[in-house]
Amino acid sequence: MTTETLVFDDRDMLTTTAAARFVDIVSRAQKERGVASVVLTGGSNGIGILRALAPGGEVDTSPLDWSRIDFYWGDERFVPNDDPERNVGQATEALLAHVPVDPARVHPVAASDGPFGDDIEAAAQDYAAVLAANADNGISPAFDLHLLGMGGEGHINSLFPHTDATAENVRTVVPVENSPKPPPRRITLTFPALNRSSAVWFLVSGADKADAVAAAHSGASRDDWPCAGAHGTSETVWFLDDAAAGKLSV
Ligand SMILES: O=C(O)[C@H](O)[C@@H](O)[C@H](O)[C@H](O)COP(=O)(O)O
Repeated sequence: MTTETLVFDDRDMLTTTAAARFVDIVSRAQKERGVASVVLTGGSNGIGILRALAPGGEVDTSPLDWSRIDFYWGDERFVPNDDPERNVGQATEALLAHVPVDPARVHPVAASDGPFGDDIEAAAQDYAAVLAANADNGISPAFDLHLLGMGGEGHINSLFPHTDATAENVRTVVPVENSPKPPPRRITLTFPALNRSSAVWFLVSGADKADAVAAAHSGASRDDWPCAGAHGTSETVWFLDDAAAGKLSV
C-alpha cells in the first residue's frame, strides 16, 4: 500500500489532476475486470472533480466507458429527494446527467421521502444490502476508488470525531442522527466499508483543513481525527492545495 501527498498551487489544478487520474484508474479497472466501482462524495472539491470530468470540462475522458461504472455515495444527507443538499442531486447536476451512465449502476442512498419514508435505520440497512449485493465477499465491494472531502475537524463521509459512526467496526452503513454539521440526519459508510477500497483519495483545500491534514500525516487516532483512519488497500492519495498543506513538516 502506498501513500502519496500531492500539493497544488490552487484548487483548480488539484481537481483537474485528480480528474485526469480518475480516468486512468477507472479505465484500467475496466480493462482488467470490465466494470469499475467508484464512491462519490459531496463538498466543493468532491463536486469540483465531477465538473472537471463532465463534457466541456478540462479532462479527456475518452478512455472511459461511463456505462460500466458503478457509482455509490460515501454519505448522504437524509432529506427529501429534491432537497438541494442531497449529494446525489449535486453529482447528477455536475456530471451524471451529462454522460451516458447506466441508471442501474447508479446507487443513491434513499431519501427521507423515499421507499422507507422517515425511517433512517431502514434506509441505512437498505444501503448496506445494496453494498452486500454488489460485493465479492457478500459484505462490501472492493471499490476501485473512494473519493473523500474532509472537514476542518477531520470528518470524512459523515464520520465525525468521537461518534458511534466513527467507532463502528462491523456495520458497513449506519445512520447518523445528530451530525455536528447540518443537516443533522445523515447516512454514512463506515470504516469497514471505506477501508475495503483499493484507492482512497482525499481532495482537500483551505487553511482551515491544515491541522487535520497534519494530524492524519502524523499518525493521530481515528477517534480524534477520523481522516487518520482512512486508507486504500493499494493506495492512499492526498490531493492538497498549498493552504491545506501548510502545517505539514517537509
Ligand atoms: O456532508 C457535508 O456536510 C459535506 O459534504 C462535507 O462532508 C464536505 O465534504 C467536507 O466538509 C469537505 O468540504 P469541502 O470540499 O467543501 O471543503
